[in-house]
Amino acid sequence: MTRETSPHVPTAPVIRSDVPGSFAWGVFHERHPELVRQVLDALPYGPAQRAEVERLLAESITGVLEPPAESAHDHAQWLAWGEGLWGRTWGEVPFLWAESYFYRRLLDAIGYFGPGAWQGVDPFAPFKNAELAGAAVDDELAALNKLDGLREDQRAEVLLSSALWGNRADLSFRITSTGGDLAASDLLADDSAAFWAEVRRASGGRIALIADNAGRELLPDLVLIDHLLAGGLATEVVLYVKPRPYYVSDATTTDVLLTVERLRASSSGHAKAVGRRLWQAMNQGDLSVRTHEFFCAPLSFHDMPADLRSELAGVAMTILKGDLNYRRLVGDRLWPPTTSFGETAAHFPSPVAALRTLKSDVIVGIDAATVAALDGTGEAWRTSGRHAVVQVNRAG
Ligand SMILES: O=P(O)(O)OC[C@H]1O[C@](O)(CO)[C@@H](O)[C@@H]1O
Repeated sequence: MTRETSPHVPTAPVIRSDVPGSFAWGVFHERHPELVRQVLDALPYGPAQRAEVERLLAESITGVLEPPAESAHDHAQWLAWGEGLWGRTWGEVPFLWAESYFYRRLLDAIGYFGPGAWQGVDPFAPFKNAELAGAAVDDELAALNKLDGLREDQRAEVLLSSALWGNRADLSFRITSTGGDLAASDLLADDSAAFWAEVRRASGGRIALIADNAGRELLPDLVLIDHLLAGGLATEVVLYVKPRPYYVSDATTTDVLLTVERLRASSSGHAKAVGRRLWQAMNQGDLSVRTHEFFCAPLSFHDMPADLRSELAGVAMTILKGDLNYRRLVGDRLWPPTTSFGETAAHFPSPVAALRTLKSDVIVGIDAATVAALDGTGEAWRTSGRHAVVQVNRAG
């Protein structure tokens, strides 16, 4: 995959994880040690795998970046992506790059790339599957029956809101978060009306949804997709997922299939009907699940390769889910929060709607009064996961 030259010239400082006390620093120094402990407890890995995982953790905190082994299938690709970075500490390279490489190396350490018996075994499957099988999902499936009694506009509002707040239910995030209840004031930018206007404008066309997490986020994403297809708002939906396990709970094709099956097997009539329709839509090609290596690349969407760029340029609208996709959309930089969302998202090849709860320092498109009020609370509002945005950029 070649790296494209970006037409966009960002100006804000790139986020790095070498500032003690910063959110990014905490991801490497607090979150990852806890994540590694949970991963090693979740499956009976042998001594060699365990030692490799511990070695990675130590390297990422106190060592320097080492490229994948020369024999690795993606050695050349990573050598190119990391040009100029190898041999530097993990903290002094872009946070987005380092975090992505951590997940690549974690898969390597547990034998995911093989050859061997652990090839293709998803280290995060125990967490994702437990969530999907859990009582909270039962409740959410049962609650879908209430949609039947709603007017069309009310149903649309509920489905958008569920897809948005479903992003709070992220497993990686919940490792160190305490969570909380929803409040309208938690929505810092609300382009919901523009979202539906864009859907109507796209009517009859192809809509892309770039997924984030499996389980309790993918579930409402799929229900929203069913709404778009069943209501004739889209003739075709392309659901983009990760090509392999990533950022703990990110959805892969396997997760999509398990979620559709969970819907189909539900005792809730509405959920069952959604599951059946999605299955049929996949049979007919109205819903396709696609992926691309770039979704696990350590780069922002400015550097999207030409084939993916032209694929996304061909859709009427892209719905972009979650925090990481947002970082990749606007650039993982310390933008002044009042920076225009439209300007930072203008490079994206289609009109784009970001549905994101805030779990990292990056944020744009917030008015000055809101920023001042949030700063005044003393709360870590950019990273707590409590707040969210619906932001739309029409140009594409
Ligand atoms: O699942 P989401 O919404 O993309 O959130 C993932 C986020 O979690 C972190 O990996 C750690 O909090 C962030 O760096 C990242 O952006």
